[in-house]
Amino acid sequence: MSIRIQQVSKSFGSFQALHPLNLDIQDGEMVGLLGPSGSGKTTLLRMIAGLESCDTGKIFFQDQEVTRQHVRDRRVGFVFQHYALFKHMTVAENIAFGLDVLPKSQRPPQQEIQRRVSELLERIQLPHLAQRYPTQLSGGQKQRVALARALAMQPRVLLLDEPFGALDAKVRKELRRWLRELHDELGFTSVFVTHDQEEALEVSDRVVVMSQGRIEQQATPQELYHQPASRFVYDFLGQVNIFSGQVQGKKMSQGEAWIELPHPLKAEQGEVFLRSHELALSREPVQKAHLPMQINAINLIGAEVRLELLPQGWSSAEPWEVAISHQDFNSWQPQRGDRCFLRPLAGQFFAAAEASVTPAGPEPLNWSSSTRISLAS
Ligand SMILES: Nc1ncnc2c1ncn2[C@@H]1O[C@H](COP(=O)(O)OP(=O)(O)OP(=O)(O)O)[C@@H](O)[C@H]1O
Repeated sequence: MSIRIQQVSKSFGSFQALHPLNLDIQDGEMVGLLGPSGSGKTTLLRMIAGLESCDTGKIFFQDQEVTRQHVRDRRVGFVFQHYALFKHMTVAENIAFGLDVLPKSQRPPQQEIQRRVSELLERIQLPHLAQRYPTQLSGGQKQRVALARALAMQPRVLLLDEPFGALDAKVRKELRRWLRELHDELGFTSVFVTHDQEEALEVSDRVVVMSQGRIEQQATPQELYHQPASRFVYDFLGQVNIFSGQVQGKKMSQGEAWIELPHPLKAEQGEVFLRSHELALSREPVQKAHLPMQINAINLIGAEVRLELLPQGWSSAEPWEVAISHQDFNSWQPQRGDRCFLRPLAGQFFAAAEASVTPAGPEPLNWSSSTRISLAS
């Protein structure tokens, strides 16, 4: 079931939660709505569901307009972060609930309901817990049951609002992979809300990044990561190091630090955004860049070693972070307080809109377009 959202907007009193926006979701697609708290993700999801009315605009499911259709007629399934399973009902009864309460004319025969429940219990890999009550389940198991309960109605569209938000990191990771598999196998259309970048990039076919009631960018995870359209998106997708300075042809400088750019830039002032793995680290000064740093903290946990660095002789609003392999770390054995130098490998330049030194903030539209640069030596 495809979904078309046309010029849809929403205000609560004088507050505009959603500015008119357009979004097309393909049949069978899994779309992640990603954005900080208050950006309008849940409002948009609730409008698709029919739980919230539209002030302006139209919503279509396939070719059928559903803008004013009641939630129960839209055939959407929901899973929320804190899905209230009925405590006095067993797992099997919870899954069957939606079917059991259908009007007699629409209700499948008991045998068919039982068959569907058994099949769903298999799918959520919990057939052995069919007779348990919700209080006897873990958080992850409860969310699986919530999902099965939504799927029992054979929805055309599945809407999920931070479905795994309350679970610990490991269970969360497991469940999102499992959800993706289920989505692929059953072929429904899914829209889910998250503020977790990793979650959105890992499972979505397409990610819609929202900020202040607007869509900042919609793209595949790969496009979003490699071609963020704005400072906001770049910044939101993970830790980013920002070098701001004056540009003179091929050189960009600030205090004692400078970077030689791969090609001259027209802007006089701007910022280079660099991710933690887009920088090379050296103990000695290097050519093509002078970014002196002092190691402030070392984090060994994870696939890479993360070093937190403080600029020396120049400034940055935030400490910088650089990732190196455990192998490099072991051969170098850097200590807290050691000096080192950085060399950019790749990054993105954002020109200042005017001759202003305002740091990048969550107002990307105030800035001029960005120029992708490759800083490989
Ligand atoms: N019923 C309501 N009445 C008044 N304001 C509301 C209502 N629902 C949402 N808002 C406001 O609209 C804005 C968007 O809210 P929404 O819940 O859509 O954001 P969100 O991106 O889902 O945030 P979160 O990640 O925190 O859930 C917020 O500023 C919120 O306070």
